Amino acid sequence: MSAIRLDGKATRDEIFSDLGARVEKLRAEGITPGLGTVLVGDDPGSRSYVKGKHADCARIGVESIRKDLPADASTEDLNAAIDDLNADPACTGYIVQLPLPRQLDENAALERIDPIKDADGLHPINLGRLVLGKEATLPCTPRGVVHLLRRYEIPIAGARVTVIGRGVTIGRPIGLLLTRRSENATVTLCHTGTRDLAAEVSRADIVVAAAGVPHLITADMVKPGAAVIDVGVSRTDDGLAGDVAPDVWDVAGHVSPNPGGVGPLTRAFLLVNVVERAEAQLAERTRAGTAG
Ligand SMILES: Nc1nc2c(c(=O)[nH]1)N[C@@H](CN(C=O)c1ccc(C(=O)N[C@@H](CCC(=O)O)C(=O)O)cc1)CN2
Repeated sequence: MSAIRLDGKATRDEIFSDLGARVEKLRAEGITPGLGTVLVGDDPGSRSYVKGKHADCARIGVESIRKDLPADASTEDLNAAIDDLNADPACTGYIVQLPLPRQLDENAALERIDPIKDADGLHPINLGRLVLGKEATLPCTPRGVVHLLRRYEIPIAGARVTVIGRGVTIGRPIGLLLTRRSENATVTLCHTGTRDLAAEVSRADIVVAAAGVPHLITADMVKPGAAVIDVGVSRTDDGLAGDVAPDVWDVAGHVSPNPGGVGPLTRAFLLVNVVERAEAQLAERTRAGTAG
């Protein structure tokens, strides 16, 4: 058996064709969405992701604002970049690219972002609103995973989902999305303290692997027919390696490859978030105009 490939690039292209039209509409109303990025240091992965995000902006007509800081940037340097973007009217949404170098406090940086401009959905207010079931900007990778499952009509309601990894960008928030009433999945979150990872994975209808350990998930762990979403990525001497071993394709029903799966959707949903923020601005302006 060979699994059905969940094509992140084709799905991203569908999202972008709709988004381009929404950007045109906003521009016609005098609002140009603008994405800001703060990148600290020379990590090759982070550099390539940020470059890709700005290439996406050019593709759909979103303005780009870059703040690139050296690897030895201080907290004051980072705070100044964040404060600039908070104050810049051309920036309707922005992100601080993670991970940050060790001398910088990621949580403090995320908390300093104006929650209205938080394009990543990682500000404590937005994560808190998600916990409370209120409308919020949603984290990009979890949003991409849910979209990919829906796009390929993989049943989510009632499904047993095993997530591997407890990071702030994927592992923790994805459980919050998948356990909303609108998704209704049952989620188990595994991490380095999990006693029997194979047993947890083998129970799952959907596996979301976000550990960053090359080929951690192997065919013998996976329930036949399960959907396996490979989110973790490692840069090895042989190139990029996902968390999912190649033999999983022989057992699973669906697999999202890595690269070419969730990564392009992470970028797509970043721009969806930026456009949604700009649309909210327009709605607010219209409301204020009508009220006045
Ligand atoms: N502030 C944030 N930092 C990080 C996030 C995030 O959502 N917000 N997620 C990851 C990295 N990431 C986004 O920034 C990201 C990861 C992967 C891709 C992607 O398009 N991958 C391609 C392969 C690209 C390559 O060849 O290097 C793919 O999977 O096909 C985009 C963005 C950590 N940091």
